Amino acid sequence: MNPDILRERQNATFDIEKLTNILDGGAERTNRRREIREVLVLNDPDFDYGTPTSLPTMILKLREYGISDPVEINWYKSMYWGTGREALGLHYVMFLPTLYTQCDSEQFNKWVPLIIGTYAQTEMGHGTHLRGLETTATFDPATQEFVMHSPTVTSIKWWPGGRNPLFLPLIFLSIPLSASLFDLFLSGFALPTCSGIVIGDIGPKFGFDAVDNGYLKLEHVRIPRENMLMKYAQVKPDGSYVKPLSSKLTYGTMVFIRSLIVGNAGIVLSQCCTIAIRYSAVRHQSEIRAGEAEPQILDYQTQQHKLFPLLATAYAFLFAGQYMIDTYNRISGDINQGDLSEMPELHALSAGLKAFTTWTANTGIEVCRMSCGGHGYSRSSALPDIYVEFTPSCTYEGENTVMMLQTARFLMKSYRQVQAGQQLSGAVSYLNKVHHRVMAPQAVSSQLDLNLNTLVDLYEIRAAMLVELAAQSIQQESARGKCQEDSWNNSTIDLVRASDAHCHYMVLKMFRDKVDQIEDPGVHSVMSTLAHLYAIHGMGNFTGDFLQAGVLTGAQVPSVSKCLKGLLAEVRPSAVLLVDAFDHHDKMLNSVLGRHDGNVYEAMFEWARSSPLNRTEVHESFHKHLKPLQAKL
Ligand SMILES: CC(C)(COP(=O)(O)OP(=O)(O)OC[C@H]1O[C@@H](n2cnc3c(N)ncnc32)[C@H](O)[C@@H]1OP(=O)(O)O)[C@@H](O)C(=O)NCCC(=O)NCCSC(=O)/C=C/CC(=O)O
Ligand SMILES: Cc1cc2nc3c(=O)[nH]c(=O)nc-3n(C[C@H](O)[C@H](O)[C@H](O)COP(=O)(O)OP(=O)(O)OC[C@H]3O[C@@H](n4cnc5c(N)ncnc54)[C@H](O)[C@@H]3O)c2cc1C
Repeated sequence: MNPDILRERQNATFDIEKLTNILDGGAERTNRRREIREVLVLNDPDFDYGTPTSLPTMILKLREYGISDPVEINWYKSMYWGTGREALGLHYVMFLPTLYTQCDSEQFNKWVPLIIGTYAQTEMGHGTHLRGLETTATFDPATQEFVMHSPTVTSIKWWPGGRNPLFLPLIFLSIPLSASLFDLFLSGFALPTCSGIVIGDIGPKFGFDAVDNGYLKLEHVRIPRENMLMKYAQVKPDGSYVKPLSSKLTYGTMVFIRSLIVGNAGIVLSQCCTIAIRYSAVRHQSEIRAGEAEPQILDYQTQQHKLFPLLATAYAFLFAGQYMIDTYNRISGDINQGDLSEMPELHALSAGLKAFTTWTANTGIEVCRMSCGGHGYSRSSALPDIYVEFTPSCTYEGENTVMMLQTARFLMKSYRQVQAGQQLSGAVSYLNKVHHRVMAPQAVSSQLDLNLNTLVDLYEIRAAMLVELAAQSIQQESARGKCQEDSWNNSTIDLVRASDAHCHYMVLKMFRDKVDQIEDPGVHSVMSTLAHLYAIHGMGNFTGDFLQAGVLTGAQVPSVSKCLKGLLAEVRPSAVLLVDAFDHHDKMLNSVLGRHDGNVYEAMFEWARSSPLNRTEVHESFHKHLKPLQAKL
């Protein structure tokens, strides 16, 4: 083991295993996760890491091992595929959940065990605006079929992931049967026998290469009436239409995947922090004091400033992900029972946190890559591949700006309810005080109060202020004679800013609440330091907001920076231990820089030597191209 990394692991001030257990949701979950990883994947003779693993093998293995719990399936898959994207991930995260939530019982029993499918909602002309989808579904009572048709070039289904050119069970959304409704159809096309279908691949992408994203053009294709997913809405044989309790129930799968993405952003950021911080512990470069040995780059304050706030953010997002999934499970359970009362809040929370966490993680991955210098740009670091696979999450499953505006819609509605004298509950209950809170400079002490609870309050006041400013912008636009829609559009910068601040407050609050639950003193102390760092770093990035909200004075601004530097120094001794607690296996990270043993250089040389380009001492291209050319000179 590299001596630097060995030294970093001495004198731990907290029990790493206990922190890993907290991340997993308990010691038993940690043990089960490791059993799946070590026994069922790494020690499986059928599993040969590094060769393209086959999906059928994985599916048969899941059945052989009786793994059906979604979290355990995810543990198995993440070990099986590493940091790469799996070919049919969409089957698990969109196709199956849609069948689970939108099929009636007969359809469920008929289809769920049998098929692998994709989710074809987006069209060439519309991905965000679902009410603009153009694919039509026309019911023919005479034949009890729907006639599916792509009337325009922009209505061609575009992007469905995992589109298998041979067999295409798919769920797609089509033109509403009435103004605001969409219906999901399951249609298994066995291609050669099905005329009227034009299918293909949309071509090379920025990345996401394991997934073949396709297109599908329908020319009056007929499918049985029974293929409409009829849990919430039905078309009867006579063509009559039974409306769902809410037209937004059809959007349920997107809410589910957005809820999952929050935690995934934390996982991806934790992977990158593991790579960059371990590498920064073994990389020596330049000098701090002339004539002395080159220091570990992790001892540079700027390197700590790049990486430690991201380390804190990774923990924050992992805890936010746990909260989001718990909230999703609770509210979707109520929805299943017909209680839709919290559906708007679930949508607003999942949409905002999906955007907030993916935007932050997306930037963070690049900071981690660049903090590793040239070797960060090598594929051996795994960081370029992680970035390329993660970055589309800012676009798909709800384009981030649009998602932030959906959250803003909920915040404005809540603000209007407070103005009308209503008492709010839930995530927006802080708006109840917005009227009674004096927005003038708060009587804050000359010394910045660093208590975590105080910091949460300051973020709450910041969010409330920005919600009020956005509402006032809309009111001012209306007062200038703008219609409601234009008043909204002319305030969308403020609305996104308000949603971002709301999400930032929510994430810090979840982090603080999680820290409060930690009983082990050592783990509590180090997590409290990280939560402080997360809060103070955000205050440094958005100082203007806190000044404008009157919760920070100009005289206190220097103490924010001073406090930040102190927290970076406080985290330094525990940095490697904190990434060890994420418990990412070398085989899954697949990063020469992020190895647990820190033996980066030896591994990098081996990695380079194993390149196909180095199979022969002299590359064949010399003999094929250069030597003949030289002979002619
Ligand atoms: C942007 C959306 C949400 C707009 O939907 P729309 O029907 O136009 O609603 P409005 O904006 O007019 O709002 C009306 C009303 O409905 C509420 N609402 C909207 N969505 C939901 C929801 N999911 N749950 C509950 N309530 C909802 C909204 O809050 C309003 O309520 P009011 O009380 O304020 O009136 C919609 O068009 C949308 O979701 N667009 C994004 C499409 C998307 O996510 N596509 C993903 C395709 S699959 C994919 O990307 C796969 C990627 C690969 C992979 O994941 O591997
Ligand atoms: C890798 C990848 C995989 C995908 N897989 C699938 C799949 O399997 N199945 C599927 O159905 N789809 C899939 N998609 C499509 C994806 O869901 C859409 O691309 C996404 O929903 C964004 O929609 P859009 O492309 O129409 O972007 P647009 O909405 O056209 O976005 C373009 C710009 O317009 C802005 N904009 C749009 N509306 C508003 C508004 N109301 N207010 C302010 N600004 C606005 C956006 O902020 C953005 O800046 C995939 C996409 C990618 C990149």
